[in-house]
Amino acid sequence: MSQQGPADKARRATIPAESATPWQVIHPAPLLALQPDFLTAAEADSVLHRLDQEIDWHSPTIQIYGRQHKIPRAQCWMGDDGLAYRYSGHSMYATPWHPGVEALRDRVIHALDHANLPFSRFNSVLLNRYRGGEERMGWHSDDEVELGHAPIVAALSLGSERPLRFRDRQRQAFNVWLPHGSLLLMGPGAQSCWQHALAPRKIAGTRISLTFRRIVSDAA
Ligand SMILES: O=C(O)CCC(=O)C(=O)O
Ligand SMILES: [Fe+2]
Repeated sequence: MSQQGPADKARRATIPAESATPWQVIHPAPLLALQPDFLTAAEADSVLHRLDQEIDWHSPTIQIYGRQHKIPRAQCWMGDDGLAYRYSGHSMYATPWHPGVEALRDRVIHALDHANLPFSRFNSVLLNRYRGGEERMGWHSDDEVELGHAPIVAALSLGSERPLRFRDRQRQAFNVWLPHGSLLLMGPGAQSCWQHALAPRKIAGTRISLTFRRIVSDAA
């Protein structure tokens, strides 16, 4: 069962209350905000199908406490020419932008800019694909040095609705459910305030997420 914390209740609020913005504030500072209908259902269906088919998905092996493990999902790191990024001890070189993903990136930047929300000139994205509820991502913060101080991360979700779980330093946790076609903004300070994880769940179906970031210094 999802744990309902104060942030779950707050997710009904809008920013700002008087305007017709489609954004819901989950937490005001650091800002966590969700646009549940960023893509229409038809758009989200088509993008899900296209990315599932066309992306060069990989499940690399990583070393955890000296043992080799295949990551329990598939991923693809995409971005501007020549960008490199360290992730779980691996140097990853960005593959060139898929035109559909590039168009989504521009829409994400525009939507954040338009709503006066914090945004970056995102120059990279990590695509994650979870084939069923046992595929997952463990606790982490997106706080690699390459992302600079107080990075902004925007996460587009497609497919099976699953909760992203957040926890603070006191281990207080809450879930943010991410509907098909939704966009979650993790604003400045969110990565140092919380860790997040996509826990295994008895939820069938494929889910793809695109987490847009800006690399400010190259790890190459
Ligand atoms: O799949 C998700 O929604 C989370 C992905 C994530 O945390 C990441 O790419 O860093
Ligand atoms: Fe993350």
